[in-house]
Amino acid sequence: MTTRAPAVEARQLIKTYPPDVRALNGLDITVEPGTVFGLLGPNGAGKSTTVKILTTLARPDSGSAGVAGHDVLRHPDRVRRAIGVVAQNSGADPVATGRENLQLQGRLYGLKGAELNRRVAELLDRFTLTDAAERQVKGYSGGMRRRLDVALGLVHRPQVLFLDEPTTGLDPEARTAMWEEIGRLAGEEGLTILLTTHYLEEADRLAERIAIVDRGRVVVEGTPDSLKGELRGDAVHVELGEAIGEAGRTLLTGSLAGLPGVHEVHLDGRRVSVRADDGAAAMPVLLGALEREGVAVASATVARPSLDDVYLRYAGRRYAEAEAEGSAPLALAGGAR
Ligand SMILES: Nc1ncnc2c1ncn2[C@@H]1O[C@H](COP(=O)(O)OP(=O)(O)OP(=O)(O)O)[C@@H](O)[C@H]1O
Repeated sequence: MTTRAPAVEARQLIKTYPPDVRALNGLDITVEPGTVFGLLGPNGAGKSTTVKILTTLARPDSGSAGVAGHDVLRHPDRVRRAIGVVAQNSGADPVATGRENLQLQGRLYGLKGAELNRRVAELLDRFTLTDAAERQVKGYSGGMRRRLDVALGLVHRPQVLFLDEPTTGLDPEARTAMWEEIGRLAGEEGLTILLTTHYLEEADRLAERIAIVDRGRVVVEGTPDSLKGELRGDAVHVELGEAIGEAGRTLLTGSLAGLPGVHEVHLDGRRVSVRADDGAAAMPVLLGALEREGVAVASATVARPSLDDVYLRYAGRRYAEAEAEGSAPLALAGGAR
């Protein structure tokens, strides 16, 4: 039996931006060939920096990385030939037509004549852009532009496709269409896809394996189901009538944590999240305790753990909190967590 080399392998990547922003703090990932791998994390977590290093656009301070069997530092040219990159910002020329964009991209990769025309027609068809092929890209909808971006990344039949935030800025309908498209791509031609996203649902739906990135490193990695499955019991979320101050929060967290069958109490503004062995049994206990503490409750839900709960468990804060913090870089002076 032959073991195939990973399609992407990054070891202990460190990257610092001047003066002291540690964008990557020892990031490790391994992506098996022919799979869809999701790098999931809030804004500023280090996803784009990882993609820049893997696609040879940036150099790490230290660490190593290989893509399609080639070392990104020693053989960047080989890596570039083996990959397709769909960056966050469209690379298409807005005043050229869809077809012209694809033809130009194909020529850059050495395709010409009938072979080029065939490949372009195939991609236009594949991404339902044939009817719009002779129109300038500036008139395309957001979804059409994104589909053209992906087609551009595939012209030269790469082994590994990097999709950086593939659905950011798309409306829900275009996002769903793009998800279907990515799902179909993944099943074809042994293509490996590494996508970055800050949408929990996107990672859950598309990626066979995900790595949750927080503050420049991977805090946990696995299949979405295995990560959710590792969390015992149910996730109970209670929305309070009003936000609780710092002092009250510590007291309330302490008293809820002592309740039978209740674990991992987390209070964030008006939201209480706990994990419970049996959510239905814990709910009246929890609501009773809140009532005794004189805290009004607006709503309460019990659910199977979601990736949001996985994030909370491993990153120590709710995903929405991390997103709201925005790019909260890990300042070197503050020390690593
Ligand atoms: N060129 C740069 N100069 C200085 N700091 C940078 C630069 N690029 C990124 N950073 C910082 O490095 C950290 C990681 O950024 P990165 O773009 O990799 O995160 P991300 O997870 O991709 O977030 P986003 O989804 O917002 O792109 C952030 O704190 C960011 O502000």
